[in-house]
Amino acid sequence: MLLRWQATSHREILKRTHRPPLGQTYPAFCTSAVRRLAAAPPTSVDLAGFSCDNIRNFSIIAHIDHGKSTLADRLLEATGTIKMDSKGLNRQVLDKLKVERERGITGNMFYQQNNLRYLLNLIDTPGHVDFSWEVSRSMVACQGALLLVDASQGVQAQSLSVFHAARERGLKIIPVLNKIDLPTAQPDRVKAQMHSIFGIEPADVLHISAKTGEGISDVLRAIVERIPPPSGETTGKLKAFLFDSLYDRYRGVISLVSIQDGVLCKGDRIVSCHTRKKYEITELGIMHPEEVPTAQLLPGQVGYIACNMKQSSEAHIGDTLHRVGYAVEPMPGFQPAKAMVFAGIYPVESNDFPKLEESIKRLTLTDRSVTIQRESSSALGQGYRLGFLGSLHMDVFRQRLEDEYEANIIVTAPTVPYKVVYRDRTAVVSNPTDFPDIVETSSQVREVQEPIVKATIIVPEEYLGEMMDLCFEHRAEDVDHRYLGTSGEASNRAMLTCTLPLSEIVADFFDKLKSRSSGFASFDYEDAGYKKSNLVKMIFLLNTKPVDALALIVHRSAEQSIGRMWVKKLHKVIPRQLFEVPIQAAVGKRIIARETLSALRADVTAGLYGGHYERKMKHLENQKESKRKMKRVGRVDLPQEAFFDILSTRRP
Ligand SMILES: Nc1nc2c(ncn2[C@@H]2O[C@H](COP(=O)(O)OP(=O)(O)OP(=O)(O)O)[C@@H](O)[C@H]2O)c(=O)[nH]1
Repeated sequence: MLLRWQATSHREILKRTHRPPLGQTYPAFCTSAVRRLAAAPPTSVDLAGFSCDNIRNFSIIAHIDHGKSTLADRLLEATGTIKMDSKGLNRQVLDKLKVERERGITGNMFYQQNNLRYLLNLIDTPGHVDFSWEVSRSMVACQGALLLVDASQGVQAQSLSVFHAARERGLKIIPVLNKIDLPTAQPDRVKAQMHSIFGIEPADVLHISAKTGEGISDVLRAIVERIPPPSGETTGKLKAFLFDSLYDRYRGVISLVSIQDGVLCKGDRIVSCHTRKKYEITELGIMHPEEVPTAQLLPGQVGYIACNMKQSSEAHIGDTLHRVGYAVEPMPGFQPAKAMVFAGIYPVESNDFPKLEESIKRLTLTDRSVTIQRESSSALGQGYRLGFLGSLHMDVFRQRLEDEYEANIIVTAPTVPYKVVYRDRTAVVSNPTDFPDIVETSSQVREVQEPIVKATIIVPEEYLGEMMDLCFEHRAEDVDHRYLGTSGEASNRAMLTCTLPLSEIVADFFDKLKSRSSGFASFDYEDAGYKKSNLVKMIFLLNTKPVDALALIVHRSAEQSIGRMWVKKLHKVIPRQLFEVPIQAAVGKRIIARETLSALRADVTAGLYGGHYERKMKHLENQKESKRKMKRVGRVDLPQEAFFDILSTRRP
């Protein structure tokens, strides 16, 4: 009975949205298409009855650790999407979802209110500062957002950036105060903060505890009542917005889409507006909370599609998909993900390169935002240069690579993409080896520009001075601050804003920020373009030979201190040789720092007993002469472990 009803509705939909191929009549086309749909795997969810009025698309936006995942779990449980076991939880499903949560979770829930059934689509976003661009793309698929703020910590740097991103996109914001069960919760104070920073009326703020479940029903009610339904025409041309993707070992890339217009069915042939590549939908459905196939996806609905995409890099976040032959205007603002932090990755043991290569390739299949390029270094051998969205992304990938590859890897110092403006062209350089030696080629290079970010730090007032010092040490400009509470209030919070070169925060900025604020500071940043800068390439020489893997791009004002610091570090880790080894840092032809590694002295007189003074002297003279020769031709063999030691201390 259901199948017949579905078939009728499919026929109606197909009539309105599809045109038969040339030479085929409409009834024949519809019959074959409906047969195709009926042959689809049995569906446990029927979405045909959900029109836009009964759909709400929303995301949860919050600063890290304010309880986004816990609230998502509660919503899935409260709507019966996750069936609870005797202990009140379905651990297996939650654990599986947690694995996917590295990049955020999307879940579709059914919810009944006033005898009406609603389909609530939670489009969760990665809670990671490096993915802020993807966060804003995910918001395109929503009409509302739950702004979650920890009632004990108050508004933090990322609460601010996600709030502004949601407001810019015109989303209805539902303010939610979480963790009200904590004895340290200060709901009134945090509501006053939210009023002064965001202009949110205290009466609109919901009080919840995602941990105990208190207030969850108010959240569900507010989603239905406050968030507007999506718009979209069943009869329109298919327009699907791709906002996320997962990788499945067997089915390839699974893309998460939001249907803006038209109807998407299994077997449909679609085109990517960005790549112009064509695909056929082999499966589609909703995330309930795992993938459940459905017959079709209607306007306003959010779901997954499998369409034989082999590589994650084919699924471009922000891309628009349409039916073959029915072009549509792409959704605005598409930009491919941009790698902003680059590093070389090498095996500690050179023989292990094939194994490392395989691990990198396997991992990048599932992480589309990593860019890869083969490179080789005379010091480290074969390796890869990888590009990441930010330094946290790099750390996550590095950890996954070490787990997958089951060995230590050498990661060179992270760099950012610099723009080198030559007389006749501009080149983007992310590898210090490719950076020109400005001193020698100044007639060729007009200027060098570096990427800049606008940073926001929120910190208790007493740490404000310390944070300002930290920012100035990292070449901050346009430093400004304001207080977030009423003045004189105990442990008031201050918000500091400034611009910083991106290269300054990919090193150890986060660690310093946390340690110098006793862990209280929160930090966020956004892209602020490029700015002219006085940068130089610093190389390190061992026994007068440059070591390519150690080259750095540094600001001229810091060349002395950085040069001195690194030669000292090298001096500590390089094993002593049979000859004296000068360790030098150089910018162009200028040596700016030097340490000397003294020679290991082999005891050439060990076999001589008694008073053979002349023979002793002869042996020592011979040794001196051979050392002089060795030094001239000698090559310092730097063990890979020494690189590992040096570079692991450079990590952010
Ligand atoms: N007491 C209390 N703890 C909570 C509540 N909600 C979340 N937590 C705890 O806060 C911590 C962070 O919660 P998560 O849900 O992982 O936070 P998140 O925002 O998803 O964190 P990220 O995934 O890192 O962004 C966990 O230890 C939770 O158990 C709450 O209502 N009350």
